[in-house]
Order: sequence, then structure tokens, then C-alpha cells
Amino acid sequence: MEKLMISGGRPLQGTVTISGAKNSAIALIPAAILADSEVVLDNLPLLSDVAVYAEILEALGGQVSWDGQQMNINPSDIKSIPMPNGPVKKLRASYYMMGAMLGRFNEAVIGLPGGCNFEPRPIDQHIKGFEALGATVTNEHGAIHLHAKELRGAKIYLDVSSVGATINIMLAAAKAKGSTTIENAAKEPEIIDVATLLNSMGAVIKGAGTETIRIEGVSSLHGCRHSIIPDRIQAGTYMIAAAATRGNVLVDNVIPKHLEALNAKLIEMGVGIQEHDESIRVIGKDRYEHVDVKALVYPGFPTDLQSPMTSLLTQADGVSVLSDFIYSSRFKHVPELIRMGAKIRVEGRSAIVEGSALNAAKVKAADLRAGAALVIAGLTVSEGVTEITGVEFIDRGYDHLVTNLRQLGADVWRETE
Ligand SMILES: CC(=O)N[C@H]1[C@@H](OP(=O)(O)OP(=O)(O)OC[C@H]2O[C@@H](n3ccc(=O)[nH]c3=O)[C@H](O)[C@@H]2O)O[C@H](CO)[C@@H](O)[C@@H]1O
Ligand SMILES: C=C(OP(=O)(O)O)C(=O)O
Repeated sequence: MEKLMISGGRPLQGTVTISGAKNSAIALIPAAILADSEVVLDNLPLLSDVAVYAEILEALGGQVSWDGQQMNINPSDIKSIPMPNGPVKKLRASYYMMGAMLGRFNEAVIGLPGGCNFEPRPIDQHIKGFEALGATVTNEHGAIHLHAKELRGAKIYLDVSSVGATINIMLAAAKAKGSTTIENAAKEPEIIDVATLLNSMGAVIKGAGTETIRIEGVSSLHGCRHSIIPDRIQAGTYMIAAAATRGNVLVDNVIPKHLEALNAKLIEMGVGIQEHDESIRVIGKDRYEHVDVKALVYPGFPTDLQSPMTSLLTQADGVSVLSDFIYSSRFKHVPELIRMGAKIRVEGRSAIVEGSALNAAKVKAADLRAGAALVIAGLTVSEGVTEITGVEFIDRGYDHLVTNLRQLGADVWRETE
């Protein structure tokens, strides 16, 4: 088991370049299953979730090569093989195998997904969408069985604007007969990225990024080349780390528009923010104001940055309240931050954070962003070494983390227990 060691207290300084978005990558790879020839994806992040997805496609007969950035996927020989267990259990986004395999073969057997379990994460809206398109869906011993004689377009109103359900319905509907409308669709940038890839493959999808998406089914999809958008959550994490350590960091290769909610909060706290076309400079200050944060669907403040933001708010004067309206109990970072001296209490779906100095401790990352929160906390501590276990969660979302932090001047290393 590996652990991450941090001897903190150094302001982060320099430039960090952000890689492609995890939540795009792990939807774009299964989308390639729908093509009849090679799909090339550029700017992929070097993450365990991406490696697992390559493994899944290869297990089905796909030809995949990946150099850590560019992935070539030839899906021609992919077969309709049931996957009730195995690698699909290792990540959350394996649910996209349902939409992609259903779209290509009119059938699929996919085990219920794994990934970060900070609270129950139902997939009822995905299933409602597949059923509306004409599929029969059953849950047999923890695996979802999907079958359709043919998929037909339908009008689907999502009860919650779910990222996963929106993308899964686009995947299943891209080759369905007739037109599909998704109402109350999620608007996250990753959805636009998936629609862009599918349209480059020959699909006809309009409205991605708005609450109404229209998909005209086509009979076949072809290969293409696509470059993935930058990871706004990874970028946001480095921005928060720069502020927390009172550093000065240029976060490069970002789409500033995707980070507006975070920028606004950082500015409200008193952090210096300079926006450029494809980069954002974060200039830390000695004192920060307390702020309240509400995690909401895009373009609101992202739930995936709620935990990292909790660590930053321990460094602000006064009392801040972080409420998560996407996941009501995403607070597994809180007990660990308390071990590091934070003054936080959880009430309902909110964490109430009183500014306080942190100390080094042995802590455990219980999920990906809880891990990011602990890294940020460790970077602010000026005496002692913070030891973080559960590194496998952090590796799901941050490529080259140690290298990047060291380039920014942090004293960070990995050790094997
Ligand atoms: C792989 C991926 O892209 N993961 C992201 C995706 O997760 P994911 O796609 O799983 O998240 P959703 O957008 O689906 O979830 C949003 C909310 O809807 C609820 N819900 C969702 C689906 C459903 O069928 N029924 C239902 O009730 C969830 O419990 C949650 O409260 O969006 C989340 C919200 O931005 C992010 O935290 C995750 O990083
Ligand atoms: C929750 C996350 O990912 P996933 O949905 O893949 O578990 C995340 O990226 O913070």
C-alpha cells in the first residue's frame, strides 16, 4: 500500500499544466464503441480510471493503444460479451458501458458500478431513459441486463439533471430510430465534449450544454479524432491549493469559463485571481474572509470541489458554511481534517468551518476528493509530516500529482508501507 507524505508550509509557486478531464475521458472512451472504425482521443489524462476503461474495451475484443496521452481505439471487433463482474466494478463511469453497448448491440449485461461511494448513488434515471428508448432492463444479482428489439427515439424528462444519465441516454439514442429529446438535461462541460465527439462520429446532437438536448438517430457512426477538454476539477484543486498555501501559481491549459463559480468564491474570500485566455493566475494573500459555498449543478459551484474548498476555508477568518445540494453527505474528509486540528461540524447537508491552524497527522483518504482535501490541508501545515493513505482514490483523479506539486515547490513524496 502506498501513502503520500507531505512536509508542508511552503507557498506553491510556478506553473502547473492541467491534463484532459477525467469525467470526459471516461465517457469518450466507451462512446468509441459506437463507431465502425478507429477513434483517436488526444489529451487523455494518465489516470487509473482511464487504464481500467482501456482494459474493459480490450476484454471485449477492441484494439486499444495508449501512450499516456493519446488513445487509439479500433472498436470493429468488439463483441457483445456480458460483463457482470471484473473491471466494471472498479469505477463509477462503467455505467456508460450500458448506453454504449445497448446502442451498438441492442443488448448488454453490465455489473453495477464501483467508484467513490460517499453516499448511495442511484442510476434510476439512466434506467428510465433506456426503458423509454424501448429497452427491457432488469437487475439480476447486481448486474444490469438490457435488451431491446430496436431502440426508438423518445421524449425523456429527467427527474434530476444527472450528468451520467444525460450522457448515457445520448450514447444509447445516437443510433436509435427517430428523434430523442432529453429535458432537464445536465449542462456540465463534459456533456458538450461527449456530444462533440459523437457529432464528429456522424451523430446529430443539438443543444448539449442546455437543458434540452435533441438527438436525431443515424444508422451508423464512423471513426474520428478528438481532443479532450481540460479537467476543470483538477484545475480548481490546484487553484485552491495555491490559495491555501498563500502561493502564486499560474494554472495553465484551462477554460476559465468552466471555473467561474470557483473564481467568484475565491475573489469573495480575497484571493487574487487573474484570468487569461487559457490560464488563471492565483495569488494567495495572508488573510481570507469567510464565505458560504453551495454546491449545485453546473454552472453552480461543483460538488467535486466542495471537499478541497473545505480545507481552504479552515484558513479563512471566521465561520464559513459549505452546503452540498448534489450529495447530502459528502463529508468523509471532515473527520480526517478534524484529526489535523480543523474546527468543523456537519449539520445536515452542510459543513460549518471555523478558521483554525492545522497540524500534521496520519489521515486516510476515503474517496477521491476527500483525498484532494487532505493533500491541500497537508500543504498548509508548516511543522511535521502529514501521511495520507488511500492514495488509490487520489490516483483516480490526479495524474502526475507528486511531480506537479514538487515542480511548484512542495515537499511531497510517496512511500510504500
Ligand atoms: C464519472 C462522472 O462524471 N462523475 C461525476 C458525475 O457523477 P454522476 O453522473 O454519478 O452524478 P449525477 O449527475 O448523476 O448525480 C447528481 C445527483 O443526481 C442523483 N441521481 C443521479 C442519477 C440517477 O439516476 N438518479 C439520481 O437520483 C445523484 O444521487 C446525485 O444526487 O457528476 C457528479 C455531479 O456533478 C460528479 O460529482 C461526478 O464526479
Ligand atoms: C465523484 C467523482 O468521480 P466518480 O463519479 O467517477 O466516482 C469525482 O470525480 O469527484
